[in-house]
Amino acid sequence: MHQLTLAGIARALAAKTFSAEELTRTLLTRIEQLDPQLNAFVTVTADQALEQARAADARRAAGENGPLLGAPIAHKDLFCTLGIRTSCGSKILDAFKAPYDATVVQRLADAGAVSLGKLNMDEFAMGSANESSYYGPVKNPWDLSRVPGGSSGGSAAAVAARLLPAATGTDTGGSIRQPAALTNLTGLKPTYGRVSRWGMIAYASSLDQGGPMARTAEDCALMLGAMAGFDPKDSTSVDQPLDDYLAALGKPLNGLRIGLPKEYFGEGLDARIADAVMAAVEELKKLGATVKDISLPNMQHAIPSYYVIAPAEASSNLSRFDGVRFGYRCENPVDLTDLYKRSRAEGFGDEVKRRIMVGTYALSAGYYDAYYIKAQQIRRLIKNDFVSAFEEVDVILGPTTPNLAWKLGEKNADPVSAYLEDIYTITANLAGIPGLSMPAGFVDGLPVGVQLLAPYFQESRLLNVAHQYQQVTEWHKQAPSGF
Ligand SMILES: NC(=O)C[C@H](N)C(=O)O
Repeated sequence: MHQLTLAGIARALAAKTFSAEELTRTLLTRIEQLDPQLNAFVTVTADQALEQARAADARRAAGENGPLLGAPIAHKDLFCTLGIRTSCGSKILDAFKAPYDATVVQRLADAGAVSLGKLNMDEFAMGSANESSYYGPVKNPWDLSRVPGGSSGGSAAAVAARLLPAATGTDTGGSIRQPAALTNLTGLKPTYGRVSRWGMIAYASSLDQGGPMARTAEDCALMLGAMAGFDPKDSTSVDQPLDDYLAALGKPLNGLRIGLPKEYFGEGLDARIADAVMAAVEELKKLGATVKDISLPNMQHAIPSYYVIAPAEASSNLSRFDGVRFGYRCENPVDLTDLYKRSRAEGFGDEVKRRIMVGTYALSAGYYDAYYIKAQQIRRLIKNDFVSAFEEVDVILGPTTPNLAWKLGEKNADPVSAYLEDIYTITANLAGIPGLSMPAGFVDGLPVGVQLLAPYFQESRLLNVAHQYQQVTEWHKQAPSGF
């Protein structure tokens, strides 16, 4: 049962091969037995899951038959869930129970999905290894001595280890695509504004976007169909009709124009990853795609620009965690300043503090123009690079990450070495375009991801290309041994 994809589960539930309650019990048992090795869950909501599963079975008995009715999922622990801890991977929110459901949580619940719990993540989504969580690091099921990527590392590990068929994630600079690449999943970051941010704890509001993580493109299409859409509660939500993501999957790739940016294949890329990416290009050519070399000349400025903008926005967003209104409060403060200072000093971890300091500095008088404004100007250049590239090609293809999953602790002494892992993913966030990572092979038993980028609101094109590729390849079907 646990090997089934969401689409397979939908068929089995419709055929009454098993009930949603039976499936939920099976997965809860797997989580209990296997998650101690991975640390993917912060909170397992067994009682609520069984209740939702029984309700889904009742809806089905009454004649309903939606594709997610009874489908087991779980949420990254920054989506607010009514009455359930929403920690954001931080001590400061360890005791925080959200007073409402995020729009994404609500929409998936309305579609009949069964939430098994809340998934571990880097603290406030800051990281690429899932090692900055207050709840400890998440392990990669492909090699338990390695990181699963971050910040949606719990979502990635749980889905890769077959504890769940799909999960929600969020992506500010690669946090869906990079862990998907490192754990052999398909993960989609939608266009900025496609999925509501309401009830998602903010990290960098102009970059944050929720999206699906699953084993196949088809399952991502199923999830996105439920997650996406206009939400008047999110002022940056875009009021534009949704594509039929499932219907788009079947389109043949004849004539698809793929752009290969030379900047994505330069210095710093593991040559074995480059080989796997080029092998994927050959497969796509066999399916009728044509290939063109292109250039995204401002890519080299993406990391410095992102690591000014994201911390700047974070320093502002995280000012609300002051020991008064939300979360952790220090013991016996002597006065208000002491309360603020110690609650924040004791509640936030090192990486969060580092970014708050960087961001506060970048926004301070005298430095604002030199750093923040400059970074925003670079952001526009990066966006322009994509807009002109997409005049010539339909999708852009390259590696998702420059390296394979690294050893736990390996990059902790040098935060910049971890920031560099985001080199291929953060441009999509800066520009706001959609991006997808899909499994494309293995090196030394570790998964390699290929990234596809498309113009604004072309999620269906990304899912279509990935789905067609997955019809002729077996990479996405490989499971880590022991799971
Ligand atoms: N949140 C993300 O998308 C991950 C990125 N590595 C960051 O730390 O900002």
